[in-house]
Amino acid sequence: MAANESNTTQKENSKTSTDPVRPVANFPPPIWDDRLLSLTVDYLELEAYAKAIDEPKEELRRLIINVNMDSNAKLCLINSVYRLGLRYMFREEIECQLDKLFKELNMEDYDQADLHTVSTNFQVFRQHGYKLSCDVFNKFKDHSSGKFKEYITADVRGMLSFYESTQLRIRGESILDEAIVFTEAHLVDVVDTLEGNLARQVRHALRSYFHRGMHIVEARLYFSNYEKECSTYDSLSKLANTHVNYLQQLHKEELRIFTEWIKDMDFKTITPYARDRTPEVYLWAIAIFPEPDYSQSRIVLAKMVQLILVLDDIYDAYGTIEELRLLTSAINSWEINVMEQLPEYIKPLYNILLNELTEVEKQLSREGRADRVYASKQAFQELAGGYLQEAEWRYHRHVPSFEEYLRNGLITSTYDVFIKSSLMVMGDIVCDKALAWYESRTNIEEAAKLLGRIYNDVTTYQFEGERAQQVESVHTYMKTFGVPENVAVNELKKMIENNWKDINEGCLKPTEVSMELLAPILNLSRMTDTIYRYNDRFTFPENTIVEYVTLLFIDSVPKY
Ligand SMILES: CC(C)=CCC/C(C)=C/CC/C(C)=C/COP(=O)(O)OP(=O)(O)O
Repeated sequence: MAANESNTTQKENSKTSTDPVRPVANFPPPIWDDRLLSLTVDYLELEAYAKAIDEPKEELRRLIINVNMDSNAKLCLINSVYRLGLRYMFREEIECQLDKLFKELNMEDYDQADLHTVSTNFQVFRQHGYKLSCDVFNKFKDHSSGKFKEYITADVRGMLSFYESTQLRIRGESILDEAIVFTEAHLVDVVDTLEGNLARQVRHALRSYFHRGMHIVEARLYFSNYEKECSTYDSLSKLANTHVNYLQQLHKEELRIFTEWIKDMDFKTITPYARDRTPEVYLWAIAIFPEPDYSQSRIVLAKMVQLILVLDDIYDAYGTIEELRLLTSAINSWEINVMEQLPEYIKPLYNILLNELTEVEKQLSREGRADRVYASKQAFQELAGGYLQEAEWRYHRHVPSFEEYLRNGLITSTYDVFIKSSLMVMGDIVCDKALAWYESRTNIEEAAKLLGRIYNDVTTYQFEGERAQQVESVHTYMKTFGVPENVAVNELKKMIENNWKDINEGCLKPTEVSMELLAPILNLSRMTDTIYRYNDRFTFPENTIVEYVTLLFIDSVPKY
């Protein structure tokens, strides 16, 4: 979000005639502050949880590969494993089971199946990249009237699963476009008449789509809202419970380390103009890599997000155009000795940027992968260039065309820094082929970047108002297509839906890289949806994000 007024204002003030008057951003103060430093982690408990995972994990593995299990029961089990965030433990087994089930699939099998079964099957296959046709839902439609059959509305559980299935749709699946309107209206109608877990499930689904949600939060809520599904198998509930407790301890420890780094770097003093959002920044890292193995990666990624954040607040708000030109040229040269040319207040920040990437480089060179840092540096350089371009447009009072704005918006979405920094710390699975694929401007990557840019703008343009000087999606769209604001906003919202459809399509087999390598793109898009669906929950974290931080780091879960 841009700050109060143009970053280019050079007015006289009371001190000297040349001191720039800097805009006051008025960002809301941080919510957590030093409370996070006092988070305590019980290391013995952490170790005990890690050990306690083994036994139920092996039991569950045997269940997943059990040849005697009915196929619908198997798909329900895989659905729960996925929704609980446990898939990473059984990647190969699940892939092998789904491959077999998908090959053996006969569309007639669905003739007798109810809405909940069909929807669960659809979700499980699609979530794992198998393109089960949306025609499986045709039988729930009366083709003479073109409407969905009335009897399905009596099945709330089925309607809920159908609603969640629609989130996996791709372009051209009109039955699912219609289903979202139909199921949502119905669920809204009945939600207040429901009780118990079903009421909680529907209420939550109406607020946050599972597929577009932050996976670890969704997993935690699935664990509490879907008790019946989680307790079908003893090993599943035991593993889920232990895993939730284990992750909580682990993430708490990482957040403590990250908070200490923020304090050691003294961001409060060196970047007083920037948003102070420590746990909120950390949530982005957990969203991208929720699995325990990525513990160190999350800390590095969170540092990169913090650097993006302060750069954004300099370019959008605090820096003058001359300072921004100097900063961009320094970032482009990536040399510590150009620091002298920078304004005093930017020097410590520039130092941190270079140092942190040098640190990662040293660490990765021990593993023979130092070259992975290059792509991340380059992404920071491009981001600085993209931010400067926006600042120049504002300085020259120039509103670019929508196309021109979006071309630059692919860069200022910040996704490239997120993705390249994620790849940098994902270890051996990031082979040269994967890096080349990421460099090849794929549809899914472009859709995700557009999703980020447009979602952020549609949600924040009213706060930005005057300050952004119409250099955002809504006003550039209005200017280019000569339409009023409400039309522009509606069209942009349609583009967001289409971006989601393209992201879903990009996750369907055959994919050129594994699902694990696609995860940063999908998870980044999910976090964007979580943050920007209703308002800018990052800048104004007082409701939902406070709940998320409390749920993930503070609320305890009774031990199994
Ligand atoms: C799609 C998108 C921008 C995602 C942001 C991801 C993220 C949390 C990055 C770090 C902080 C940041 C730059 C937030 C956006 O600020 P802003 O609302 O001021 O962004 P803007 O200046 O680009 O409009």
